[in-house]
Amino acid sequence: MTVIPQIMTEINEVMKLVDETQLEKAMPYLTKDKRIFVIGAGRSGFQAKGFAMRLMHIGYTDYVMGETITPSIQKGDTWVAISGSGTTKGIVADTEAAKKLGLNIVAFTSAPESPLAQLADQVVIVPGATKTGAGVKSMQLLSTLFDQTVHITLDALTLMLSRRDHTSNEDALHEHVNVE
Ligand SMILES: O=C([C@H](O)CO)[C@H](O)[C@H](O)COP(=O)(O)O
Repeated sequence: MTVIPQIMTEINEVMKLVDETQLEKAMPYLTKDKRIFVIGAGRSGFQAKGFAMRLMHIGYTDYVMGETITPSIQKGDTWVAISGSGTTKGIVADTEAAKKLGLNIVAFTSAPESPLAQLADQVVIVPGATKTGAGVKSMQLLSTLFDQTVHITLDALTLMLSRRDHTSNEDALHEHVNVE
């Protein structure tokens, strides 16, 4: 039995529900004069790292929380938290700390009523199935559908930012690691 067509159907179903105006409202928090800190646990952390890499490619100053060279966060910085469930303890606790320190919070989650969503200055709802049962139902394991669709959503946001900033593919390639 094939599975890929059904996976593609699931991804399409979720992506139709992602509201691009939420991405537009997140864009003012993502500018070259701000420092951006991204955070996520497990596979959500992988999506956060992928987004952080693209931000670097399009000329932003950004850091991944938990990396050894990540500096202290300061008032006015932007905090991007990714959590399908919106309830992962470490992510919620660190986001609370960031908010107390005066950072602007952008959250990507499947769960609009979650603690993480409530902390956000701008939330982007990506309603893929999660390990806690939030979002569009899926035949795939755990939060796979959220992981897939938040990845596409973050790539869409990167494209929107690059167009706003007039950053070309050549500009991005210039920033990409040149020894690999
Ligand atoms: O790694 C994960 C797990 O495999 C479920 O698919 C999750 O991304 C991790 O547990 C973090 O969960 P969320 O904060 O709910 O995204």
